[in-house]
Amino acid sequence: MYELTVKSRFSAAHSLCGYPGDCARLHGHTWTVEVKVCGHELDKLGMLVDFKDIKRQLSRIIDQLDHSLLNDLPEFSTGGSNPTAENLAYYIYQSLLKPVAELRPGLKLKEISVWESPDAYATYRED
Ligand SMILES: Nc1nc2c(c(=O)[nH]1)N=C([C@H](O)[C@H](O)COP(=O)(O)OP(=O)(O)OP(=O)(O)O)CN2
Ligand SMILES: [Zn+2]
Repeated sequence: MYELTVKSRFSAAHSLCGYPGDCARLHGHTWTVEVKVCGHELDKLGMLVDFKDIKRQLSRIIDQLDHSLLNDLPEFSTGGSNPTAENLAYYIYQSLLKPVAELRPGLKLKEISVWESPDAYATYRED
């Protein structure tokens, strides 16, 4: 089994509704997103998948988040959930599941991790 990891960053603001502390107030982070994909077969170039292809798919999602107020995204404004690192990891996972699988047969999205700071991150993966 091979595993590839790609990271990217974006800047965005959020507030955590109902949080018992200062995170309930509007504030911002430079978020880091890490994508892990896995599969068994390499192509004739010796790649599981080109890093560039994963980066391109991740950029499609991140470009919509960059310099935004995350609470305004439909996923959070209409869904009523907070834009936590956990919920963002879930959102990005669901957004990338099909595009990653379509890059090549046998390629799977393994997990998404989202850092709010260098010291704290959340990961979403399917059981
Ligand atoms: N499980 C989670 N806990 C917290 C989240 C989250 O998304 N999931 N988010 C926050 C706030 O967004 C907060 O801004 C981040 O807190 P923290 O990582 O502690 O960052 P700080 O810059 O506030 O660091 P300090 O060392 O506490 O000053 C809170 N919890
Ligand atoms: Zn925060």
